[in-house]
Amino acid sequence: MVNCGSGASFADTKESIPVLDFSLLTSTDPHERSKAILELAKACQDWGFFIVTNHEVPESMMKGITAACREFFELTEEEKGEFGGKHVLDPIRYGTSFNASIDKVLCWRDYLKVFQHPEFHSPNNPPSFREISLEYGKRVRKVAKDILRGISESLGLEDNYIENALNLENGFQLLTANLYPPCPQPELAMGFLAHSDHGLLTLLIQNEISGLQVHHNGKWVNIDPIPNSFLANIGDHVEILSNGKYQSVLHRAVVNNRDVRISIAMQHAPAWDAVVSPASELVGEEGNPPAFRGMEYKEYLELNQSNVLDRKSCLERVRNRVI
Ligand SMILES: O=C(O)CCC(=O)C(=O)O
Ligand SMILES: [Fe+2]
Repeated sequence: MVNCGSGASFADTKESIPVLDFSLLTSTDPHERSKAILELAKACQDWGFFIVTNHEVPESMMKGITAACREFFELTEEEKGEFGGKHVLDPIRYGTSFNASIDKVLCWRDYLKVFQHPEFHSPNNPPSFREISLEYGKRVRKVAKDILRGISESLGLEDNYIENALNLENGFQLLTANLYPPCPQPELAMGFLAHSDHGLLTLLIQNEISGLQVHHNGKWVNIDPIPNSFLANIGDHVEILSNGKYQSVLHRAVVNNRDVRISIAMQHAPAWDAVVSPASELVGEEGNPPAFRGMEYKEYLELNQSNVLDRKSCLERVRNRVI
């Protein structure tokens, strides 16, 4: 790994990120559910990020996948090198930084990306990885599906709008494990440059070490890990589908000189062949034209993964210009 020398400032502000009680969102009591949906709408509009509690994924499973990812990173470079493929759509990919062949600055990060759905893939080593990631992937997908139903409803659409329009039965689920080793000069390096996520909804877990920062009201806010919860954020495809009502949010990871940090992001996205454009119900004749042009999700994914990571530049490519 190479010091990326980003020279970024570590601005800080103490504001509390919204918390979504998943058990209320999935409650059979209509009053509780509609209250949770209102809170979800507010979280999507104000922050684009929220913490999810009471989500039913066992803590042992969250610890298990974290340990399995850590074991993967502890393999020899030769063992991991098997997955050092160059193509951005290789189903298992290990590497450094974001896209080391074109990155202008390299980040203090190693990653493992594994396609989980609709086709499941897993490295064979460590041996426990396959079983743990298969089960974890399924459980997290269910949480994501319920949150996306809530998001559909919060936009005034049918609750199954997103899953039907974007064919989530064949939806893409991508596990990204990020490893940030201690960095001798953390003030000169960045773990993960500011970016938005390309999919619909990311559910992230992390070990007990802080490092994630979310851009909120013009400032970087530190988000400390809360055990046994997910950190959720909406991605570019919710911004496209909602015609900009909900916006994907910039986030980044900073590094420290003491502890290894691990985060595991599970992105949930449309089926590769789904063409995503603003929901016609959310586009008006006057004053609210479609803000984005339609694009096949796979094309967007390729664009996103094969270019330099640069804030929300990928989304800008599909934005309709106001003439
Ligand atoms: O390490 C983190 O907390 C951020 C990871 C992230 O943003 C990603 O994998 O997309
Ligand atoms: Fe991200």
